[in-house]
Amino acid sequence: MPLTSLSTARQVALDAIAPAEAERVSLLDAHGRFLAAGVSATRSLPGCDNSAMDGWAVRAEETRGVNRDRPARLRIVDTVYAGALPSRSLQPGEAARIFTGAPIPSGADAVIRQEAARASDDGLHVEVFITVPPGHDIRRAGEEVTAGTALFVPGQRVGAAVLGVLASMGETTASVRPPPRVAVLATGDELVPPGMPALPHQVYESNLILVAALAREAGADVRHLDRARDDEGALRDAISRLAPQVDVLITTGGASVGDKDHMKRVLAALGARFHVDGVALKPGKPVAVARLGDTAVVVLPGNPGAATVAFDQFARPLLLKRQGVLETRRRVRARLSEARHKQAGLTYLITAALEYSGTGEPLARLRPQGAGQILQNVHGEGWAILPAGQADFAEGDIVDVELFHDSAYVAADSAPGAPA
Ligand SMILES: Nc1nc2c(c(=O)[nH]1)N[C@H]1C(S)=C(S)[C@@H](COP(=O)(O)OP(=O)(O)OC[C@H]3O[C@@H](n4cnc5c(N)ncnc54)[C@H](O)[C@@H]3O)O[C@H]1N2
Ligand code: MOO
Repeated sequence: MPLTSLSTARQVALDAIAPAEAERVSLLDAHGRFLAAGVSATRSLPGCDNSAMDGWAVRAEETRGVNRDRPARLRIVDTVYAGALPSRSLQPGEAARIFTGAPIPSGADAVIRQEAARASDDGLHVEVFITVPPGHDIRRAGEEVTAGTALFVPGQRVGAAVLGVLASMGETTASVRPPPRVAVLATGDELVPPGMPALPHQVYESNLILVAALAREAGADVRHLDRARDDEGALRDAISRLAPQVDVLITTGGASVGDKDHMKRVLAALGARFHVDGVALKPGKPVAVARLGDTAVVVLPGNPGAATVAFDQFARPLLLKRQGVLETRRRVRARLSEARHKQAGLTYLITAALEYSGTGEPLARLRPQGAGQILQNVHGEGWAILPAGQADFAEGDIVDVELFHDSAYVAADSAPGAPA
């Protein structure tokens, strides 16, 4: 049976999880999450006509034809600070001292910045040196937002700017979905925890920290990092203990066909239902996505390079969907810096560093690729996508590069099993 294509597998995998119930949390706790409900403006911004400058509120018509030699001389009748209200309306021949953000007195229709005016020593009069049109240096009520305007749709990522807008509406909380609870389970008898002595035939266990950090980058609350021996009983115990405690269980290792690759078998024996089992993807071919009770399970290959790609393509979308969103990464077209041969029938995702020089497409320098290698993950801006249907690529061939840090998010349909 041919392996499932990457795009089909990604669609099917999403059925393993549904968005969590929304919760209301304080604005700072909402930082980095995604809005579960749309937000409309509950007030206009600004809330009233106010001054854009420190200076003088005047009637614009009284500045007509004035200059330094022939200033307008106005009587000072009020001082208005931000947060205070004017004590009276402005009559002809009058000016009010005003400060940035303070409400404009009725009768006034322009502001003169204080650099363009001079108050008399006795503080009774001000001379205005410039001619201004009505509305000058006034921020109009509702000029940025009028009450009732839709500000954000569900799925909006809550970054610093969004939080600022919510606070400016007087909000103290936002409706978001909780971070998915995650456990990561690594298996492999060759693995030794960092900090312990390791012989050359042993391998330092590095996937737990790698996957935990990737999960956090996808918004997860990583609660458990565990290791189990390559032994069916040990795996069964670990999975049965961890799965009920989390929304997503991510395993690494033991995913392939070797004698000690028990992961999928144990999951199936525990009653897991597989949505995806093996994908036409390299690295990451043995990846699987299953559902065990209420828990989504992502089985990553043990090879760190393969675990990284498989996490990115399968665990990350699941974690994001649990938070209510689907992610689309921006793709750019780039020229390959060197020829490549690959296996036909598999989509290759290879870390690419982009070099922009002059005009046209950037150059994509592909990292040396090996599923077991780990350094390839470190430097690069995105995945160069070498499509399944092609085996040979020449230097200069155009490929798509999916950027790691340029994403758009839309709300996922909250119905479980809805197509992505
Ligand atoms: N006959 C076949 N052999 C293999 C196939 C195949 O189709 N037929 N698939 C290959 C592919 S593709 C991959 S990817 C690997 C994945 O194998 P496993 O998931 O079973 O991974 P392991 O055998 O457990 O480990 C592979 C490799 O990675 C190292 N490793 C594992 N876990 C960790 C960890 N937590 N930290 C650091 N390094 C880890 C492990 O020592 C091995 O070197 O299978 C191919 N084989
Ligand atoms: O997924 Mo394996 O070779 O693709 O590492």
